[in-house]
Amino acid sequence: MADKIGIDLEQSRIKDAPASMFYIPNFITQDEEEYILSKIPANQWITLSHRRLQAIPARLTPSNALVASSGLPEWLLKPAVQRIDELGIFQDSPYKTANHCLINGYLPGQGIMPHEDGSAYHPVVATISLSSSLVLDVTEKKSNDSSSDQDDRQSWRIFQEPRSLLVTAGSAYTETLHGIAEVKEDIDLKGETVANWDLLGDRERVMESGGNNLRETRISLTFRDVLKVSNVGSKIFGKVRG
Ligand SMILES: O=C(O)CCC(=O)C(=O)O
Ligand SMILES: [Fe+2]
Repeated sequence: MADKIGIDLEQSRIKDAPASMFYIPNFITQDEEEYILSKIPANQWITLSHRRLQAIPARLTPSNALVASSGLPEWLLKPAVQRIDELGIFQDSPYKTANHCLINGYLPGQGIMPHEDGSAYHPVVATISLSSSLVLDVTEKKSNDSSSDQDDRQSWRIFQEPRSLLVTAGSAYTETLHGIAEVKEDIDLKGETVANWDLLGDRERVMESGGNNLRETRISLTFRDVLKVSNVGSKIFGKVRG
């Protein structure tokens, strides 16, 4: 794996998308992908109707605070968070790094409703995709202009390959919704329909499949910096668990 310190993030900007989104294919190696997959705790999934989920080191409290007795575990820090930090994307965040990771698991046909990630976090999210490719749909928030019935919101399709990194920051974080359609196959993938087409690691694969992507189980690691952090967990629970 090339040394990521030299990466010029600007070259990875998705030009045909709201500012600021960046896509880096092969951000981690296959060995690193397998290592991370082997470390995801098998018994900590929360099963939702359309995906499964786990929050590391902990779920946020109802007031959006991160209360935990430990930080992110070593298997998420190295290589993932360390390499993300080298990009400088968290340099203006309060903790200067990601302190939280939501892991999502999707079977083919599963997805996530359009939503925004909101104000619990510094407005940067770094997503590493594992195991399978899929399309993330990014849409302008609904305009307040109720005089028009027409839904003329702009939208963009971002194709996320396994081992890639997607960074969402700036107005892409604050002014858009993102979601994943509940389909088993993404279709009509080509330069005209995929915003990050020119940045993809393996366009050939998509073209050989006639512009279709049959989904398999896909895992995403979504790293963020939670604004409100308290480590009272260690006091409440007595012992700090390693
Ligand atoms: O799985 C993804 O890439 C998106 C997940 C997501 O939107 C979230 O965790 O807030
Ligand atoms: Fe999200």
